[in-house]
Parts: sequence; structure tokens; C-alpha cells
Amino acid sequence: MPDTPTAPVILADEPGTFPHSVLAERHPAIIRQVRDTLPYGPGQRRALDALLAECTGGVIDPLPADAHDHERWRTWGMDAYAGRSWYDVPWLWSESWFYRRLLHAVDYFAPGPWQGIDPFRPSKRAELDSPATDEELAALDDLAGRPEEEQARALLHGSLWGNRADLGFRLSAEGAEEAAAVPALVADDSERLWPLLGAPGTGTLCLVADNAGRELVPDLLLVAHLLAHGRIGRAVLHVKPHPYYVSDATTADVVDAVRRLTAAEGAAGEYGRGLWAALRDGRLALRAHPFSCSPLPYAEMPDDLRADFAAAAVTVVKGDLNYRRLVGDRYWPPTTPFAGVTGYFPGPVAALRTLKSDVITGLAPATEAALVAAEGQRWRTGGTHALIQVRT
Ligand SMILES: O=P(O)(O)OC[C@@]1(O)O[C@H](CO)[C@@H](O)[C@@H]1O
Repeated sequence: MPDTPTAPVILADEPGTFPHSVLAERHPAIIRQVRDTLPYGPGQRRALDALLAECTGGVIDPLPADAHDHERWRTWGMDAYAGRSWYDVPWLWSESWFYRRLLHAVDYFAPGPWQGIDPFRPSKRAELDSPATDEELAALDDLAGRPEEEQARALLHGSLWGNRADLGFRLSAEGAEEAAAVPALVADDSERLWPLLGAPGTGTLCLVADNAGRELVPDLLLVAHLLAHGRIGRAVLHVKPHPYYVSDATTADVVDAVRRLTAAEGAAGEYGRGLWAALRDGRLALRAHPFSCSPLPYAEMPDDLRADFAAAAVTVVKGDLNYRRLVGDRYWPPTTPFAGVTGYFPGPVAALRTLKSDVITGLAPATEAALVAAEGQRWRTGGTHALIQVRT
């Protein structure tokens, strides 16, 4: 691994910064949204109110000793951070902790009637059922007659820009989606990705999914296309084992998305039936590893997950949060080489991400200078720029 100097870990302790606004504004908005969209009983509403007070002004209070994942969270740093302000621990950690505590408040893990009920399901379903999704699926028919290579490129870009549709992000950046009408890639290594996905392919693609709905649908379309055209032999789709970051995809969301596709007309329906068959015969496998909801960077991944990625021809890592975990949630100088910070990854890795937080690596000096000249630092968090970075 090239010798990469380290950089300061991002905390949320500075008012006026993006991480601080996530803890001080976005998390309270998410609690209010959850409280309003499902008819939770008095106990759950009290717990949500207590969480609101704790996450904005209180300290980290460990999970109850009988929580199923108490031991896991201890190894992930819970004891070390107990008693400290949410703002004073790594931002990556406190955000992840927020979602775990939210699930506790709504009895997601508690035996009883609310066990396994996704608090974010109403917003995920609304997005999947929206006319915008219909339009995107209908547009596939125009693509169907094009040369295969052109289709593959279009689907890769669909998967990349699908990351702009992020329900949690919309709570605090209304309008970002519309503002980004012109795709603006700040780094594009896609020419190094295609040889890893070249026909006749027998290799495995690992795709580490991010959001459900309008991101997961194009991710699945890309996988369906690569399988159907023999560019890969098999795909492994990593999803979250439980609801996370509002819109992150779980197995239930994959099932919803595949059913949505199979019910569609034309090319979308064909892709849907291909995915259904691939799930049934094992060419498309799902993983929901606990580490996918961990508050730690991928550099600290456990051995079984490492082995999964090591066996892939390439691992494609989707979205902003996965990028933060891939390169480390640090204030890297933007020109820090991507290959250096991902040198630990056990095989070729590609990041497909729209930029929604401060972390960035691998920019050419001229690109950084042009972005700063045009936008100050807004390009880092506005969701209007994207990147494709590859380390072979
Ligand atoms: O991973 P995703 O869905 O692309 O984005 C997740 C996100 O919306 O949440 C975090 C702030 O809460 C940021 O990392 C990012 O803006």
C-alpha cells in the first residue's frame, strides 16, 4: 500500500459545518418524520421524544444490556464513547448510532407487534411507486435497441446518478436534485472499470448497495444487464440488515424493487424477470452483513466480509456514506490519491458516488481549483457532482 499520510477524523462539533447540521437539524427532522408517518403508540412516541432530547443536547447512553447486539456495539466503540456528547465523537459513529437508537425507540428489535416494521417504509414505497420511477422505466425501451456497450454505459450512469435520489438527503437539501440537471463528474475512471466487466465474464461482481427506490432500481438494472450479456457470471448484492440512513436498501426493499420491475411493461419487465430468475438460481445472491450497518470504516472490516470482496472480480461501492467508509471519514486533502486510501481493500474496487459530504480524494489539482473557483466549498456537499473512481 502506498504510504498515505493520515488526515483529521471528521467530528460534528463545529457549528456551521455540514456534520454539525446533520446532528442538530437533520436528525431531529427525521425523528419528526418518523413520528408523523406511522401511528406509533404512546411508549414509542415517548421514546422518540427522549431520543430527540438526547441526540441534540445529551450524551451517549449505551444500549440496554439485553440488546441483541450489545456485545457487537461494545466492540464497535460504545463503551469508549458512553457519557460523551454526540458531537464530540467521530461523525461517522454518531450518525450510525442515531439510526440504531431510533430503531430501539420504535421497538424494531423488540419481540412484539412492531418488530421488524421499517420506520422508513412509507417514504421508500412512495418513491418506488412514484410517476418518476414509471418514467425512468419506460425510458429503458428506447435504450433497448442500442448497441450493448452503449446500453451498459447508460446503465452505469443511471446507477451513479441514482445516488442523487436519497430521501435522508432531501430533508436538508431540498432542490439539490433539480439543481444538478447537468451531470458533472469530478473524476471518471470508468475506462478502467469496463475491462473488469468485460464479456465473456465468468467473474463475480460485488455491489455494495446504498439507497432503495430510485437508486436501487438502476443498480438492479445494471446487474441484470451485466448478467444477461455475459459480462459477469454472478453478482453479490450487499444490502443493510436493518433500516438505516432513512433510505438505505434492505432485503425487503430489493424484493419490492424486483417485484416493481417484473410488473412493468417492456424492457423493464424483461430485466425484472431476469433478476427474479437470477435470484432463484443463485446467479444473484444477497448479503446483509452486520458490518454493513457498522459505524466503522471498511479498513476495519471482519475477515468473512473481506473474503467476500476478495473473491470478486470487482466490488462496486455505491453512495456517499459507503465512500466515507471506504476512504475513511477524514478531511483528506482532495488530491490525496484514491489508490492510496483504498490500498487495504482486498481486490479491485470502484466507487460510484454523488458528493454529499466533505470527504473527497483523488481529484486532479486543476479540477479542485476549478470547483473552488466556481463554488467555494459547496460542491462537496450539494449533491450536484459525482465521481467514478477505480482502484485495480
Ligand atoms: O450514502 P448516501 O445515501 O449517498 O448519502 C448519505 C447522506 O445523505 O447522509 C450523510 C449525512 O447524513 C452524508 O454522508 C450523505 O449526505
